[in-house]
Amino acid sequence: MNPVTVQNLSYRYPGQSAPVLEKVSFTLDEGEIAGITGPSGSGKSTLLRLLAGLEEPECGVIRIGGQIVADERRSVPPERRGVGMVFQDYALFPHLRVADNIAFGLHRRPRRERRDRLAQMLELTQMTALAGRYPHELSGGQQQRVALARALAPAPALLLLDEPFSSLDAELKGGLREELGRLLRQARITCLLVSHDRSDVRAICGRELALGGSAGDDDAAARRIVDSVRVCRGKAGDASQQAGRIAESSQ
Ligand SMILES: Nc1ncnc2c1ncn2[C@@H]1O[C@H](COP(=O)(O)OP(=O)(O)OP(=O)(O)O)[C@@H](O)[C@H]1O
Repeated sequence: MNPVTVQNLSYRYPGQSAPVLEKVSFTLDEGEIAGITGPSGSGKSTLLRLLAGLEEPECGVIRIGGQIVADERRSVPPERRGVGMVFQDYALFPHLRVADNIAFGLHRRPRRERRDRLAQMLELTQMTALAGRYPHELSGGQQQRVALARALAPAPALLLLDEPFSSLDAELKGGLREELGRLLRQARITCLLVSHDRSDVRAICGRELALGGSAGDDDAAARRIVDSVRVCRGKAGDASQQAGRIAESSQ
């Protein structure tokens, strides 16, 4: 079973004549880490927002963890989708210590489970020694790890990362990229990462989903679709099996 299936997904912002996304289709395998690339305005963040449940599709079907979370009749609210999201600026709670930031999504779990899961996440992200600090007492890379731990703590079926390196300088980004890739593979999590920088995708992801079209283009609606897949990591021989078109154009 594919943990994530997107079929013929279209979306248009209220009051806009052209859709941002049209007939986007793809699936993710269990534990797969895929990267969404595309020019500015091609709809990368919008696609993540639709998967997270922050926007409702105009048409199409989204399945996460075997459950239909959005189609023409229903839209499951974000907190019931089993999706974790890390935003560009990490969006940590400034008044909460590292441990409380990470445990935030676990408040409904029994106390013991909450404590064990928190310890696991602190260890995975190597933040145990800094568990009592506040976000402003951390470096950019440490904040990124806390954001990741917080998103992973409830064991989401899908993790969404929106430009996770955008606020980091080039030197820090190099090391963190490797570290993030290692953490994601270690946690065996299905993940979709958005980046405008294809070298991020090459460093971390097994597959690239390229969104076409550009802002202000009259014909954009017909081209703003996921139009290619390319293997950029993984074992030799994978490429020919996985490469190919994953969505047909709307013509
Ligand atoms: N709330 C909104 N209302 C109307 N249009 C919007 C809204 N948010 C985004 N858009 C438009 O939708 C299109 C896609 O935006 P989106 O942020 O998904 O693109 P993106 O590929 O993530 O861009 P970037 O790489 O610049 O972050 C853009 O043309 C943008 O102007």
